Amino acid sequence: MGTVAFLGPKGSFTEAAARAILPNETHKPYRSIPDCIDAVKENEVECAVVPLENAIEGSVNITLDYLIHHQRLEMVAEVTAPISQNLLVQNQHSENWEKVTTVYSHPQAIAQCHQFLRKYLPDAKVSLTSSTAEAAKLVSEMDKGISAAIANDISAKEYGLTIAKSNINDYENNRTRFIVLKSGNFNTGSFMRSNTESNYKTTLMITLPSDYSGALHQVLSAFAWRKINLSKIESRPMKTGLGNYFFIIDVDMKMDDILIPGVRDELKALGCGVEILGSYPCFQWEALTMNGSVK
Ligand SMILES: O=C(O)C(=O)C[C@]1(C(=O)O)C=C[C@@H](O)C=C1
Repeated sequence: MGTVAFLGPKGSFTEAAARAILPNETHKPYRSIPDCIDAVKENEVECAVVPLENAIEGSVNITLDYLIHHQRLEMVAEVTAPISQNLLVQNQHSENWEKVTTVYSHPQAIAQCHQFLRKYLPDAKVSLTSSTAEAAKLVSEMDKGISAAIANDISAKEYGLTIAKSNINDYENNRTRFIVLKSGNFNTGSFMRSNTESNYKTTLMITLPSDYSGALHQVLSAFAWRKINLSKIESRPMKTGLGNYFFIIDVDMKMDDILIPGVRDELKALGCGVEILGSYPCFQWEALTMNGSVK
């Protein structure tokens, strides 16, 4: 048994993901994604579950940046969950939610509902919170004005709010990828069950040699001629100056003894920096929970 840090407070999407992938551990809320990561590094918990990427809004930059620039932890599993956002208000405002003056939520959730907000609440002020559940908690504690939170139905129950409008994300098929991070000897056996090697990803961080024309092309060709499928490539600033970027590349295979080491050696010979951030099984929420979406 271990303790799992998650982006809290209780009721967040991240908590639901953490409970789905690590059902038998103890779950502990933290205020921010960096706090979850630090908790692992400082051995307060054995691992952390944090959001990494959303189908509508893209990467959760704070997760990637904190992992790369501050605390390197190993990625040991991922779970992809359907996300349904709702507009939550205090019960007495459920009939006049269109008079809401402030909408609270996490920036990723606000971004997933931009069109909804433009159309139905164009004059409402948007106020950012550390998570969707934090927004719901805040709104439940307000004693003046009419405010709303964008959050899931678990938060509605947890904080005694009413769902004024359900499923308000601008696009269907809204899903978020959550990643499990660990350091040290935490035994990840509990979620390794029944996962085939084809449901694996390996995430690499690659830096290019400076002023080397065609470098990215050569990086990609090291994967291409080995017929390694990439499921994501993303550049993020190195934070050392304009124009300096590193690349995060996800490949659809488990770390092996030949192909990925071959890529690594070929790229190193070109002068690239290569680090493997993890090689991990990938789970779908539906398979873990036999359940519908987190609304
Ligand atoms: O877990 C939560 O409730 C969060 O607020 C985080 C987060 C995210 O950063 O992606 C999680 C899932 C949703 O995509 C929206 C927000």
